[in-house]
Amino acid sequence: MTKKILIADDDINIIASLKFVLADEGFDILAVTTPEAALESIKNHVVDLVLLDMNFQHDTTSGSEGISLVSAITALELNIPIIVMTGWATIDIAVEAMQAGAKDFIQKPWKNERMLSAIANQLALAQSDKKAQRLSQQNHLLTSQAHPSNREGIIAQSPVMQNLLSTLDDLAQSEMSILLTGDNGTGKSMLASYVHQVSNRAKHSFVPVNMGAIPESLFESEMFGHVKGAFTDAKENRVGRFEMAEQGTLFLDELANIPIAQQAKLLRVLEEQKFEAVGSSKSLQANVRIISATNSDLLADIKNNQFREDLYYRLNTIELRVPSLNERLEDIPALAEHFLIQFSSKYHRTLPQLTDQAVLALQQYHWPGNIRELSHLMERVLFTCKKSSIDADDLMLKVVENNHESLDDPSLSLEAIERKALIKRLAFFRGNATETAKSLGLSRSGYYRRLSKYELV
Ligand SMILES: Nc1ncnc2c1ncn2[C@@H]1O[C@H](COP(=O)(O)OP(=O)(O)OP(=O)(O)O)[C@@H](O)[C@H]1O
Repeated sequence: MTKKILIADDDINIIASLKFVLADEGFDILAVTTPEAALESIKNHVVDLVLLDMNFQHDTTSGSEGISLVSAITALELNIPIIVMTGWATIDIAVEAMQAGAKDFIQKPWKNERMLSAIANQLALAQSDKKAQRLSQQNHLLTSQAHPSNREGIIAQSPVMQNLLSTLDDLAQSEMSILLTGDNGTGKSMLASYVHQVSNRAKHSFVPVNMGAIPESLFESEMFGHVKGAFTDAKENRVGRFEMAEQGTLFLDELANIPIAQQAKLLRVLEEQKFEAVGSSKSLQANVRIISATNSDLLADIKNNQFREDLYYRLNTIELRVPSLNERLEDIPALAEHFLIQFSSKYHRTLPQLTDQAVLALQQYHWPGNIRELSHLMERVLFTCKKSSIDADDLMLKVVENNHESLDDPSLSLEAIERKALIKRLAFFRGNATETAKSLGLSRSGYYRRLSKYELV
């Protein structure tokens, strides 16, 4: 596309000779002779670059008119590169113009070659800035579509989730590496994104990487990028995840799946905060905040030599467990309703109501797939149940020997049995603390002591 250059100079002879050179290079030219007209043109046209004289008529040597105009154009935040020109080229004026927002400086009388190369450089830089900005905005949009950026989209009525969220709010303001543990589908990815979005890094990218999905041979290229020709398939330069997440947050999901040989490479980058793209010797800065997640028992993996202890300690400055759904029964009714609202709006269906029996059935189910499973169930039931209210039978929950009922498993310790009994009773009373404590013959403090002991709050 033809690039439009605005020339602002009070000397019409200069304008004429610039027009002559630039039109020959295929640029579209707009020319004005006053600072006011320059601002007006920028507001009314799509201008790609400004060539600006530093001295307009009244005050011909100080450059102050030019500097005011540079500041005024910069304040519009249109990211239009400005190249300033003056016949009174002093270092002071050049420095002042650059500080006010100009990108380059040319002395009159100019050499055409120098002028054209300055213009070409600034146009190329502006284009890549625009591209980077667009990508960052797209990333931001995708992240915020996939994950809520405030607590509104996060259902957390249970005390255990309320506590977790306020801890995350606090931690978000720090730079600490956070390790989120918990079963599949408990919301680890969503919470990682939430931390990013409420942190000081929110303006930059949140870059998730599923460590289980990267083939071992591509690990370095995927994480650190590669330069063209680094290996047979490297047909062009590639930016890695660390670079994409620069100044933002890198989310290492399924952490336990990093092959042991690659763990050392990751550790080195985290320690030195520097990395090199494959095939390049140039070190790049790694200013990223790391959040990782796993459903694996990393301490057991360390014992089995499948996970490096030093990497584990580097990543878990703080470790938080996201509770399974059957440990936060108070959240189930609100989550079920949240998904019903979401899917009925997505599929343009009338919003059905869950009966009390259906809610009870949901709270008694063991949810091996956690919130993801609940979301899938609500999506399915919207299509299979044609009534305005959803009853327990409509849910078609598979009655399996679940972890609430398998109390006679001979491998269970007394504590494990007590924990499961507590969860089962809580489900029966739909999360009502007073009734649960009373039915178990516990005082309120005894009840809460046990909840805390079994990490149920
Ligand atoms: N508290 C919540 N409120 C609303 N939606 C939630 C909540 N927690 C999780 N979800 C939704 O449940 C689904 C599963 O969550 P997510 O992918 O974050 O889980 P995960 O623990 O990262 O899973 P995995 O371990 O399988 O990667 C997502 O669609 C997420 O938006």
